[in-house]
Amino acid sequence: MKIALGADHAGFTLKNAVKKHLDDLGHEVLDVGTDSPDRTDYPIWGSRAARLVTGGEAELGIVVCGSGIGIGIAANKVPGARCATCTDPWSAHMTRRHNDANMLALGERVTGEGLAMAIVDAFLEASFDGGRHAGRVDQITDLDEGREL
Ligand SMILES: O=C(CO)[C@H](O)[C@H](O)COP(=O)(O)O
Repeated sequence: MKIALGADHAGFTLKNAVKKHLDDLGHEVLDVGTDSPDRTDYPIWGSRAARLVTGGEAELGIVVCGSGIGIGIAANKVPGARCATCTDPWSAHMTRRHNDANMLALGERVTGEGLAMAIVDAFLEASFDGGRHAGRVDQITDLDEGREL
């Protein structure tokens, strides 16, 4: 699978660990940066990773900042991105099944490396249930495209 990866300085170390984990699993990683621990701004990296996902170059995206919140908010500003900030594997599993999330956000200052990999695995191994959830995801698309519900 092609997976977009992005992080700010506060997510740089965990991003590299996620990258190695994905490489080891045989995925193709499209790393948009940042490429150093120098202080930078998370909206740049969240939006760049999201654009790869919404443009179809990547199937899924994973983004990391200090809390996982800011970069997730930024990713979600790109229409078509459905990015879930997760701190546990169950949420990561359910956001694929019910929300058809196409991006995962992690917080390096929140989540240790071992747990982060379990969250990544739960996200990658689950898939969208469809059914009653499909219309709800369509409604999110309506919102993205400026339609009122
Ligand atoms: O978590 C984040 C956004 O939600 C950022 O990584 C965090 O705000 C960066 O902070 P600092 O510039 O103090 O390292």
